[in-house]
Amino acid sequence: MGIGRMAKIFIDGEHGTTGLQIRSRLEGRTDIELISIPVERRKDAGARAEYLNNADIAILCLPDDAARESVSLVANGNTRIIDASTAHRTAEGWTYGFAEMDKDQAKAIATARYVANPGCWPQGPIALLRPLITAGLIPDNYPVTINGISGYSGGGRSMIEDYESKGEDAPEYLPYGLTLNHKHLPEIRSFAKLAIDPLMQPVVGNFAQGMITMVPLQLGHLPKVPTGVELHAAIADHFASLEGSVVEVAPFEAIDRSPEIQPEVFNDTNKMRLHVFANDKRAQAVLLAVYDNLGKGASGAAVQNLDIMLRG
Ligand SMILES: NC(=O)C1=CN([C@@H]2O[C@H](COP(=O)(O)OP(=O)(O)OC[C@H]3O[C@@H](n4cnc5c(N)ncnc54)[C@H](OP(=O)(O)O)[C@@H]3O)[C@@H](O)[C@H]2O)C=CC1
Ligand SMILES: CC(=O)N[C@@H](CCC(=O)OP(=O)(O)O)C(=O)O
Repeated sequence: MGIGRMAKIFIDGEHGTTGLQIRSRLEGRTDIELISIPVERRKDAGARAEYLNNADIAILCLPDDAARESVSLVANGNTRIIDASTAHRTAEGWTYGFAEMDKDQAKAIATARYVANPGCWPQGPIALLRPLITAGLIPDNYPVTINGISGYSGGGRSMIEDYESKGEDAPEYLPYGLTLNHKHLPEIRSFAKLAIDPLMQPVVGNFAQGMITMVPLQLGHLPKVPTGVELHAAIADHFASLEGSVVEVAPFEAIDRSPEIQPEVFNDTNKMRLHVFANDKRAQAVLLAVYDNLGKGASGAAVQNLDIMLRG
C-alpha cells in the first residue's frame, strides 16, 4: 500500500455473522492492525465515523442502508472500502470483488478504492456462466434459471437465531424468493454478462452454512448445440489461466451422485468447486458450484480482496 506502517483495518459490523468471521480470519495476523469499535457503540454514527476515517481499509459487514451511510461518513478521501453488502455491487465507481471473474479482475481490485464484495448466491452462477457467454457457447439472452440451497447463516443473525431456537422443528427445506424479485438479480445479470434477468429459485436448508448453486441448461433449441466437453473446457480453460485462483474445476465425468457434492464440504474454507454434467444425446447440461456462503460467499472473499488490496 506504500503507507510505510502496518495497515489499519476496521470491520464496520464486526459483531455480526460476516464481521465475526472476518475478524477470526484476521486475528493473529502481524501484517495488519485491527482497530475495533466497542460493541455498545457499534451503531453510533459518530464513533463509526471516527473508526472509518482512521482506517486504511474498512470492511463493511452491515445491512445495505448502514453500508451506504458508512461510505458517506468517510471524509478523509483516503480510506479504502470493501463492502460485503448488496448496496454497491452494480454501482458506478465500484470494482466487483470476484478476483477470478476475469483475467484482470485481481489487478483491478488491487488498486481500487471501492470494492464491492460479491453476494453468496451470485458467485457460483457468475463463475459458471460468464466463461460460457464470453466463449459464445450460450447466448446472452439465454433464459437462465438458478436453483440451489444455502445454509441458514445466509440470512444473518436473525435467521440464525430463528433456526437455532427451533432446532429440529425448523423447516428442512424452505423455498423462498417466491415473488421472483431476489436482490441478487441485477448483480448476476451484470457480471454473468446476461442480457436478461435470470430466474432464481433459492432454498434455505436446516443446516448452518455451506451452499450449492445450480444452473440447468436445455440446449436443444440453440443454433449450435454445445457438447458437455465444450462447456467444461470453456470453464476449465478460464480458471486454469488464472494465478492464485481459489476456484477449482472438477474433471468432466458422468456420475449419478457423489458424497463430495453437498453444500457443507467446503465449510470454513475459501474454496469453490465447479462441475459440469451433461447428456449430449438429450442436449442437456447442469452447471453446479459448491462453496461456503460464509467463506468464498462472504468473509473468505472479503479477506481475499483485502490481501489483494494490501499487496497493491
Ligand atoms: N450471511 C451471509 O451469508 C452473507 C452476508 N452478506 C452481507 O453482509 C452484510 C452483513 O450480513 P450478516 O453478517 O449476515 O448480517 P448480521 O445481521 O449477522 O450482522 C449485521 C451487523 O450489523 C449491525 N448493524 C445493523 N445496523 C447497523 C447500523 N445502522 N450501524 C452499525 N451496525 C449495524 C448488526 O447489529 P445488530 O445485530 O445488533 O442489529 C450486526 O452486528 C449484509 O449486507 C449481507 O447481505 C454477504 C454475503 C453472505
Ligand atoms: C439464506 C438467505 O436468506 N440468504 C440471503 C442471501 C444472503 C445475503 O446476505 O446476500 P448477500 O450474499 O448478497 O449479501 C438471501 O437469499 O437473501
